[in-house]
Amino acid sequence: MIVSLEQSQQHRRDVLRLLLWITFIGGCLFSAVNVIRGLWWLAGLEIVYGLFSLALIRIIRTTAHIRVWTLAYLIPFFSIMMYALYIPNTSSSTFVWILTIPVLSYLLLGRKVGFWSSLVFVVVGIVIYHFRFMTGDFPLNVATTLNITLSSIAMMSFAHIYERNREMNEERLLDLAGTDRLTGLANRMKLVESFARLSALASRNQVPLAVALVDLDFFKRINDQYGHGVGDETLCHSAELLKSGTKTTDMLARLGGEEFALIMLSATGLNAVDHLEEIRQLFHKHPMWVSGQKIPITFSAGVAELNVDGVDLDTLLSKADGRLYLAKRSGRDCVVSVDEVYAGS
Ligand SMILES: Nc1nc2c(ncn2[C@@H]2O[C@H](COP(=O)(O)OP(=O)(O)OP(=O)(O)O)[C@@H](O)[C@H]2O)c(=O)[nH]1
Repeated sequence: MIVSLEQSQQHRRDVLRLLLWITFIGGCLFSAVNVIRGLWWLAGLEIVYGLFSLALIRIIRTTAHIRVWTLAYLIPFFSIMMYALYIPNTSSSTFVWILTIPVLSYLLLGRKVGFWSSLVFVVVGIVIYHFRFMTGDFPLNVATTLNITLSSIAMMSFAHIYERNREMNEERLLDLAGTDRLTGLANRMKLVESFARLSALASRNQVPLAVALVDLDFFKRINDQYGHGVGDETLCHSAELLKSGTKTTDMLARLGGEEFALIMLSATGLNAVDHLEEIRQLFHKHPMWVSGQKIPITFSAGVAELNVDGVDLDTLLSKADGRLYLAKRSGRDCVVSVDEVYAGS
């Protein structure tokens, strides 16, 4: 089964879902308290926002636009905090909520948007707080200002560092998950991701796209005769040759064993055959050398074309595999497209 490498936004959905429940429950509770205190506008805002959060819990489960909905939730959420801090009769302890802004912004919006969202709302929160509550005499008022400013900067910095490290680790893990450890080429999962991107690009620009399966010939013999270590070296050597014959717009991956796949953008099946022929010649020119002994390496390949042989990767690989089998049966060291054999010398 082919598994996609696409990184999910699952952790953001989880944080947002929890936050929405807290907002719904908190909205109902605060609204009741503020009705008793006669703060009708704030009570109304809180209950409407609580109900909005309840509706969002259903939406975020399935939406593909999680970031848009997150912004639609967070901006009013932070604005209500500012309003609660601004209006008379609310407690100075409301400021505690301002400290949640950096954490929520970074967790839900990522580093860049999180930074700007934190900066804007925290600064506005501190300014409002300053005018409403910092009425003590000097130097007490300065100490209070320092307290809330430094605690806000600390929260923002921690959130920033956490999110930066999380993003870097995520990138590193995705990179590792998409890389074949022996050859350093992309692996099957990365191939799936790239196919989705390249086939969409091909459709948008109305250009052809070809997929090739390349399989080294008699590789087992190399393993048996020279050992697994030389087998591994042969795989790396072949990967380098394939890479050097591949355009930057193409995508080369090792599927496993001695099998490689190549996605060629702007190539028909016939273009792909020509291209693979060039690579095949490259293999002839550059055999492996082990302790002064020459080990010739050849490959067989099968080619399939997008929209001619199929529209999804599974179908194209299966078509290419059928043709690869034909190439093997036709004596190896050749390329097959459209069920015809292009034999080499
Ligand atoms: N050294 C090494 N060998 C591997 C690796 N993965 C798979 N193999 C070996 O690759 C060999 C593949 O053998 P076969 O499937 O018979 O293929 P072949 O000998 O190339 O024969 P044809 O494909 O029919 O030309 C097996 O001996 C596997 O053990 C690897 O990562 N390193």
